[in-house]
This record gives sequence, structure tokens and C-alpha cells, in this order.
Amino acid sequence: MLREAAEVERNPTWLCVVAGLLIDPQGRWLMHRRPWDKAHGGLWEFPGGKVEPGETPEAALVRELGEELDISIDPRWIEPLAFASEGSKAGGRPITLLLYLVRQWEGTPRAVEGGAIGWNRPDAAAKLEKPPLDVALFTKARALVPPAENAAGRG
Ligand SMILES: Nc1nc2c([nH]c(=O)n2[C@@H]2O[C@H](COP(=O)(O)OP(=O)(O)OP(=O)(O)O)[C@@H](O)[C@H]2O)c(=O)[nH]1
Repeated sequence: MLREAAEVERNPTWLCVVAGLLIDPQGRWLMHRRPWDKAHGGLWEFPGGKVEPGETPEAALVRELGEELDISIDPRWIEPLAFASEGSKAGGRPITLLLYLVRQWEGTPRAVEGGAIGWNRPDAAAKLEKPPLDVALFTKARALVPPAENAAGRG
């Protein structure tokens, strides 16, 4: 049993990715366009990235949003919202994507790793081309965001 656990730790069977949903005071959602030279290049995703070994998902999200958007986040400002999972693909580990609602941040988000960012009302953000995993997740997020923070709640 112990040997099996150690083997899984050395050779994980799935990849944990964390991402954040940032909503501005106008009820617009931030989406990040992946750099063209990366997997899913040019597609619009929730900003985030892979959880590193030894890191908690929350710490990974704070780190990734700092690296990708140049913003600071206190872990108390994030809250789990939804997740999505894809089955195994040939040649790669399946991904489970954990999406957090980011209630607050310090700094002005900007794309610092060669991608781009866009602030859109959810109706417009829904039309952006996304990685397959994000399509259902986006719909789920729209249903789960508390009305006071959603565009509809802000008029
Ligand atoms: N950040 C993010 N990644 C997503 C989303 N949806 C989705 O399928 N992915 C996939 O999850 C993986 C995340 O990798 P990443 O490249 O963003 O992570 P990272 O910053 O740690 O990357 P690196 O170490 O390769 O530079 C990619 O294969 C990406 O295409 C999403 O909404 N946000």
C-alpha cells in the first residue's frame, strides 16, 4: 500500500490545474488569451496554471495569478466555485481544473507572459473560443456566481 502511494506521488496519474474568475465592479469577467506558442494557443481561458509538487491549490492560484497577471491576492479573498475534469487523452495526463471565485485583488491585471486579457460581460465572454474543458465550466460558473456579483445583479 505504502509503495503504491509513493509510486503515485512519483508518477502522478492526473494533472491539477487551478484558475480564477475575476469579476470587476461593472460585472465584467476577466478571460486570459493563451500565448500562441503554448498548448491551446490563442484560446481564452480562466487565468491560472498547474499546481506544483508540494503546493496547495490555493497557494498555486495566488502564485499563478501573480505571475500571469501581476496582481497580489490574499488567500482569504478566494473561494472554490466549480471544477471540470477531462478523461485520459493519448500521450498526456488527464486534467482536473479547479475554478475559484476571486473576490478581491491588489494591482491592475495585465498579461505579462505573452498572452492577452479581455474584460467582457458574461454574454460576450461566453462567445470567446475556449479550451474544451472550459466550455461546460464557463456555463457552470455563470449559474454559480452569486447574483450580487454577476453582471445581471449589477444592472
Ligand atoms: N490556466 C488554465 N489552463 C487551462 C484552462 N483550461 C484548460 O484546459 N487548461 C489547460 O491546463 C493546462 C495549464 O497549463 P498552463 O500552461 O496554464 O500552466 P503553467 O502556467 O503552470 O504552465 P507552464 O509551466 O507550462 O508554463 C494547459 O494544458 C491548459 O491548456 C483554464 O481555464 N486555465
